[in-house]
Amino acid sequence: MRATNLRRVRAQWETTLALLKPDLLADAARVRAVEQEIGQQFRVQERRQIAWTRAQAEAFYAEHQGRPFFGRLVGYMTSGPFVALALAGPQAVSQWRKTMGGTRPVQMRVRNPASLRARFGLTDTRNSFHGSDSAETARRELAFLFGDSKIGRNWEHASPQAGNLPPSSRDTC
Ligand SMILES: Nc1ncnc2c1ncn2[C@@H]1O[C@H](COP(=O)(O)OP(=O)(O)OP(=O)(O)O)[C@@H](O)[C@H]1O
Repeated sequence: MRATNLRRVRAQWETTLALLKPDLLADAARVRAVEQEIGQQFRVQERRQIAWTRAQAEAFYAEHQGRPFFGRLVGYMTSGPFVALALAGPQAVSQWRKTMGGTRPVQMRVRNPASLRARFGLTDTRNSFHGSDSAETARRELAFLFGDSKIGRNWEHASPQAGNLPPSSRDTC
């Protein structure tokens, strides 16, 4: 690769947060298959299996508070363990969103059948995956989930909003 192209690729290199949600974690073979696919597309910088308290799930999804599905979402995300991954690669934020597909699995089965949500998702709530929606959101969410690791502290320092997260959420994730 020529030096200018290499510089361009490096400039677009990002890290994003992916969650493999509790419905997927219930099936170890599916988790293995999904992680193998992910490994072909991204560099996995961090991996952690987590079980949230209600307060942690509510803090992570605070932007959805008051929406009709909020209670269902929090119940789902506290129903069992999930896996958090820090995925790195060129334009990782948008690439992971593309790989995962849109929110609604049934709609994705028609519009984007190759997407992960089309193949593994169950319902609009139990849609098996999460992906940060922007580079700024990724920094905040990575700090939330990995703030106690070396790499997580770097994201935390890069994010002006990370300091607003409740300390308990970071300590016990
Ligand atoms: N209309 C809905 N009905 C039920 N659950 C929903 C609905 N919209 C969103 N959710 C749940 O809330 C999560 C967060 O909603 P958001 O709108 O941020 O979706 P997303 O950007 O597709 O997914 P995510 O943020 O998890 O990557 C969704 O992934 C899904 O689990």
